[in-house]
Amino acid sequence: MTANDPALRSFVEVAPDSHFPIQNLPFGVFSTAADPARRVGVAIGDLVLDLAVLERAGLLDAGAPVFACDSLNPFMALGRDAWRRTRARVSELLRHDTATLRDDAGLRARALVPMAEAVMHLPVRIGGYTDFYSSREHATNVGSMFRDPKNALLPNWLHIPIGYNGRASSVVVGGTPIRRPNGQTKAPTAEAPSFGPCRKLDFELETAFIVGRGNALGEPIPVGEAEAHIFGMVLMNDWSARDLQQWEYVPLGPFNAKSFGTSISPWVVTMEALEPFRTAGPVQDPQPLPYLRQDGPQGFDLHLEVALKPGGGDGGGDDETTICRTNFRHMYWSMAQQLAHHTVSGCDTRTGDLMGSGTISGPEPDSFGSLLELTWNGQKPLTLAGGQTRAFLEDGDDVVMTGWCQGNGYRVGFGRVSGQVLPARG
Ligand SMILES: O=C(O)/C=C/C(=O)CC(=O)CC(=O)O
Ligand SMILES: [Ca+2]
Ligand SMILES: [Mg+2]
Repeated sequence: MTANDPALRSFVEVAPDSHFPIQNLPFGVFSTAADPARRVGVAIGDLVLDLAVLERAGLLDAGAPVFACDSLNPFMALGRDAWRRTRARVSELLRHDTATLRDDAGLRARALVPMAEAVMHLPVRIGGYTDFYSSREHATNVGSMFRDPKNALLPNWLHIPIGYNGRASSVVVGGTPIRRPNGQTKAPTAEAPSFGPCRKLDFELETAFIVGRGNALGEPIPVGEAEAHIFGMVLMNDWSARDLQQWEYVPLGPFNAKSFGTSISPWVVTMEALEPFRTAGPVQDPQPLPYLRQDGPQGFDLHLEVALKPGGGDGGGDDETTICRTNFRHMYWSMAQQLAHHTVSGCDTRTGDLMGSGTISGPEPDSFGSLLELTWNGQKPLTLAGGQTRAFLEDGDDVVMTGWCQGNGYRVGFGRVSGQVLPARG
């Protein structure tokens, strides 16, 4: 039996709609009130398995001591064989028919922590953050609104996985509030720019992959080898200030409009756990240049949702309204192509680098991954369950993203990434 076998069962009770069955085993960094030291854990059902405890007990050996650690970086740096061996061993220890942990009440009490008691931290030390732009639907929508509806897709888009170097310092773990930025804006009709709080605050639904092992400066990663460098994926909200963005980003790209906060989910789902959900992506026509060419299915059937929970400011209730349902399989450029393109110049990448997919929009109007698109730049406000309307985000609003791959009777999921909007500094 492999660690992905749908028939595998754990002695830990796992509900069918849980994101964390034994087929998933995502990695994260947590602490508890009783033990504030940060360490590596794996999610299983409603529990967190403390890998530092297992390592100390001699039950888990990744090749070096890497789990009593405040980030996944030392573990990721060991490479794909170590990731796979560790996941297989954790799977074995959690199986319903393995007695080691199941029948040792003392060890279970030390190694299994209720998720409700775990404080989740940023799982990786992020040295570099790159954001791609790989949804054809998203690029077409924004091009139609901000540029020319007749030539919405720019001429380079079908040839290059377009991206920009983002800001790593402001990446935060889900649950961290996000403060509305102040900045410069200029309405097309205004004579001069003005300074003040962003009035078009938006989210961007993205996933991101994490580089497990990088490449040396000057040594590009060939597209066929790229997946061996990728440790896993997270959900990501690339918060965006649309009014700041429109004024500042010509010609060098986003700067303050996207650097004030980026939220990622605390659990990193391994590429190995996602493998059963591999599926064909869109046909690439024209054929990409040889350094980007790949065979076989390159997409993943990953269902994604965004919910908005309005704040108290406008007298609304606190119901969540799902405002977007989409799927990662719509993405035009694959993660391997993104990484091959990123390094083809000789640029190096490092353990812990974060690579955003770009906003994930699908073909249907309710599958767009940003308010900019869902409300068509504020022209068509959304009505929420409590009756409130939204063109862009208001102070107090909570944006919640979730996503999962549906197996036969189980889900391989990412949990949630949320963030509440705080008022701008006065
Ligand atoms: O097309 C534009 O002018 C702007 C696009 C974005 O703001 C999106 C961006 O950050 C990349 C992405 O998320 O796809
Ligand atoms: Ca983005
Ligand atoms: Mg951002």
